[in-house]
Amino acid sequence: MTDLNTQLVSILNRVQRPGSFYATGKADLAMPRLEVEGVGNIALPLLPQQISPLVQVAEQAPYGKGEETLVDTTVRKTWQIAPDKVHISGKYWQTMLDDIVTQAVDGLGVSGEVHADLYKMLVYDAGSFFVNHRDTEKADGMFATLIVALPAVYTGGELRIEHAGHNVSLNLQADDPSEISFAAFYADCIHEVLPITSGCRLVLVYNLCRSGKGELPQPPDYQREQMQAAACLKQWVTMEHTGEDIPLKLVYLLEHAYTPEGLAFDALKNGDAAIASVMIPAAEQADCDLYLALVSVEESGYAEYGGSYGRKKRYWEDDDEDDDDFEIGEVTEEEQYISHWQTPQGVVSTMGHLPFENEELCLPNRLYSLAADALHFHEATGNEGASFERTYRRAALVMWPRVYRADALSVGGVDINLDYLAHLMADWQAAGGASAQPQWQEALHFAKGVIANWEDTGSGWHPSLPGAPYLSRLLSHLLLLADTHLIEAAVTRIPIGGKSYQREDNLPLLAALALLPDAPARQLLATLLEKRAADSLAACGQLLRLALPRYAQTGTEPFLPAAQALLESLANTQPVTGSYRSIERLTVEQVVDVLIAIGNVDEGLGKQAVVHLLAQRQRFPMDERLIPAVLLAAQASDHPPVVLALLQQQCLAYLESCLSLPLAAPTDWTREASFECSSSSWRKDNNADCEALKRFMLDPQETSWNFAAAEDRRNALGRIVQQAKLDVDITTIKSGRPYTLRFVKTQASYERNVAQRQRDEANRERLLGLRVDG
Ligand SMILES: O=C(O)CCC(=O)C(=O)O
Ligand SMILES: [Fe+2]
Repeated sequence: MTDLNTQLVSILNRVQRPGSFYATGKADLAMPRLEVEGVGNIALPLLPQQISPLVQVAEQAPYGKGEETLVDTTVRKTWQIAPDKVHISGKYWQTMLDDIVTQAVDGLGVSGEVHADLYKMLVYDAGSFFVNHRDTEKADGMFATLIVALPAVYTGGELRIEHAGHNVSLNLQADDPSEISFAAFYADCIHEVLPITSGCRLVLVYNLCRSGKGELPQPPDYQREQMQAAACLKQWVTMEHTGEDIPLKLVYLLEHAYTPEGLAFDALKNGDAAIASVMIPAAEQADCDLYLALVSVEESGYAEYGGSYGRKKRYWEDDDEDDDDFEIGEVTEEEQYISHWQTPQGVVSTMGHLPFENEELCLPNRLYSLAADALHFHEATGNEGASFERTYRRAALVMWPRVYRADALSVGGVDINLDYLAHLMADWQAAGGASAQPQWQEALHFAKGVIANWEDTGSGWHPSLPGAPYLSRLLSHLLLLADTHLIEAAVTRIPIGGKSYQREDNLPLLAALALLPDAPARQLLATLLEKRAADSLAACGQLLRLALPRYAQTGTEPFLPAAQALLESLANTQPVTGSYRSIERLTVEQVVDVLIAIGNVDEGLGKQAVVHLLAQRQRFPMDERLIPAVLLAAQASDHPPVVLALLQQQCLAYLESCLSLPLAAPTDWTREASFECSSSSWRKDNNADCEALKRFMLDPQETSWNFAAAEDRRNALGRIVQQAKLDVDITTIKSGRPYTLRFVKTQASYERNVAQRQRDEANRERLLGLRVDG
């Protein structure tokens, strides 16, 4: 632990008296007998028809004003029944009440003996409420009020409690009829009950009294600790964040266990709630961000079959934690991260996983002091040994200086940073979205850090991966922030200096660059293209094509090296060195982009591009790429006529040569049989079968052949037919043993040639009909 961690821990250790100004919770309810004099037995949950009998025996709750006791229904409107008229019995009632008192007393942070005396029952029918007030001490030793809400159905009626600037609003209606909710608060807290909007709220009000003598317990006051914690954080904020030993964030592990669903600032238990009540204002005063989050450590490794040789357990492992058959062996992998973020305002953040360092933890031992949340063993399979996975989880307060936000988040990668930037942008928009607002400054400052800390994440640039559009996401924000320095920095650092760049980034990129003066924008574009043409041919082709109308008005010269780089990339038939991908495939649209871009920069380079396109038949097939590309490019208003005319001519020449080949239907039944029959892996009879097939194919008279043989021999011939695309149909005749494979000759290849001939003729018509030279 660093000095800072130690300091903070020692300050927060003095928040010794856990507890808050209020406590709330639930207890299991075993149905008691509740009798009210003049009404009789009361059903729980309360029945609607019992509301009015209850109101009838009750009196308007009065309120004390100086010496007088007044009834004023504008100040309060609720019905009270004196304690001597209320009789509660049942085997479990007292135990449950004891449980509630224990929880309440713990929550208030009080030690020593405490008893609860019934003070009154309150009936709130629709329209009832109780305005802000403080409870007067009604009995010796009374220090707090306890409200036990009996099961009843109602809406509204929240109990609001206030103390030293802190507020809570509690709904005491238990969702489950077998549970009962309670709230307790120190006597000097101001509180109120909001109007009941429907149904009836039925509560028992108790005085919580200290049994012994001495000073009465007081609500906690951590002013001093709060100031010290703030001072400690301020000192951190002003430190130069360059030294290795200054933590980027502090992670204060909380004491109690919480599930991801149950994690919330206002659901923190006892001591944790007290720590949060100190740290929230302290962080605010020191300009630090503060989050409640979950800290996880995921371990995996080898498992061993349990045995007497078992090693010594680590101190945090429970004895009953292990499966009977397995023991945890060596931990080989460990991942630790923070997730499930929420702000003190209760806003749940979509921010992803952020790794942490052990040096950033306060009270690190707490991480392993609960049993693992999940432990799974896997049996040994095949050549893999038995293994295990185990997760430790803890709730924590996570904080960092606001000015070093970007540094704190940079370890989480681009994704989490962009999440955070989006969040700041939303804050700014919500505040009106004008530049020079503090929120604009904040987003701008953060974006600067994101750019400086940008690490290429691997995905997002690989054309065959569904890349996360990281650069686009950033640019869309920069466009709104409209800061030219930032845009320049982003383009220089990311697509030029790094890897993140893909075709989808082009439009946001051009929109962002349009905010810069033309000269530097042109320079950035030219550099980007030159740099990335080798690994992002299609993307660069489109970018150059889209950029030319604006940036080449005074000449295409600045883009010559870029066009040259694109040409080289097009000519390159090997995968780019140092990258794991195969050679880039281009769609028709992308071929057009590249051709038009290069051709518009320089005609000579464009002509060379045509040559390279024609030379790579596999990569750029005539029918699927080049001819459609000519047709598509001809429709574009920006096509380079001479270059396109060249490609058009070349395609036409190719078609002419195809069309000049003779095409006639076969005159007899001789069919193509260019396949080898001497594979060494074949059995003898396979070779003989193959020769027989060949004889059948070459025979001018035979139209069909029946081949009766075992399955493997039939299959061997079937495969030849498929691979060599022979002009035969085959069917299996499943009568007699062995089955018979029947071969019937067809004109399939002739028909294919006819179809190709029709396509070639149609394409020739289309190409001849094009006027590409303007
Ligand atoms: O009904 C409640 O929850 C509060 C009652 C109260 O404040 C009182 O009786 O003084
Ligand atoms: Fe009260």
